[in-house]
Amino acid sequence: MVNKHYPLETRGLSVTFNAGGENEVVAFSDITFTLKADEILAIVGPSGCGKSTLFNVIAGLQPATVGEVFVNGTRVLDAKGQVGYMLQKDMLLPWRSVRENVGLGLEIKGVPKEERNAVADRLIAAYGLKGFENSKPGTLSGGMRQRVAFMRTLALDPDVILLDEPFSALDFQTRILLQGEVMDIIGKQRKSAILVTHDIGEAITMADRVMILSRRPGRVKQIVSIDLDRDERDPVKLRSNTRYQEYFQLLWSELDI
Ligand SMILES: Nc1ncnc2c1ncn2[C@@H]1O[C@H](COP(=O)(O)OP(=O)(O)OP(=O)(O)O)[C@@H](O)[C@H]1O
Repeated sequence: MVNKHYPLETRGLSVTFNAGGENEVVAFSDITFTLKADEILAIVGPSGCGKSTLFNVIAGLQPATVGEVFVNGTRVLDAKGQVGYMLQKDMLLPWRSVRENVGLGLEIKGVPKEERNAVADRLIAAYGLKGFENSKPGTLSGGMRQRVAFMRTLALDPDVILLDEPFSALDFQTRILLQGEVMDIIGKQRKSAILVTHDIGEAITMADRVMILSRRPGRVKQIVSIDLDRDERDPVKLRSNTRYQEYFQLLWSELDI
């Protein structure tokens, strides 16, 4: 029986590229985990262990060779609109305004212009870009563009948000600012999220649990609960917190780098 309680659940996921061929690659194998309601789960692992491929499978962009992904108890391919994702590259359309970019997913869904503009303007105002509704992405900073990309994800009101290294192209200050903002928005909007990251510090700062994958073929090595309150997760103060340092050492020693 599938537990409908979980926003997202994977069962025995494996992906093999070129199966049976000379260039067969098992990207990851037998990955089973649950994402709980209102939780941020981070996935970390050595380069090439299959994180991006796993992300694509969880997002329903690519089928697993073996196993299933369920979103609120429904197979992910039948759960359109319940999973939103945001990538490292913001993928904004340069010829469209901020408002039109935020409303893009709604437009694809066939939501009328007035309605989608209202949703876009509400998000733009709520998340600090009021006055930039008609600006083109090329005139914005990297951090502002990622904010727009995040609003575009939120506009569809998905239950589960997938974040694939969303801050890695940003400078350090913007990155820590956005980590806090995105964490707060996910918390306030009562979403659940999966964060794929190379950055252990980011995983500890943002996640309730961190799933460590082994070297390729990626398998779940360990899932570590990060027992820190929101007010302890200030990215600057956190660095000098001894518990942060302990988590960092634990995760670092478990990563097969
Ligand atoms: N389309 C494909 N065809 C064949 N092999 C592939 C394909 N896509 C990925 N792979 C291989 O699968 C393995 C996992 O790749 P993936 O990009 O998912 O890893 P990753 O953990 O995200 O890597 P990184 O941390 O470096 O971004 C790699 O060995 C990669 O070469």
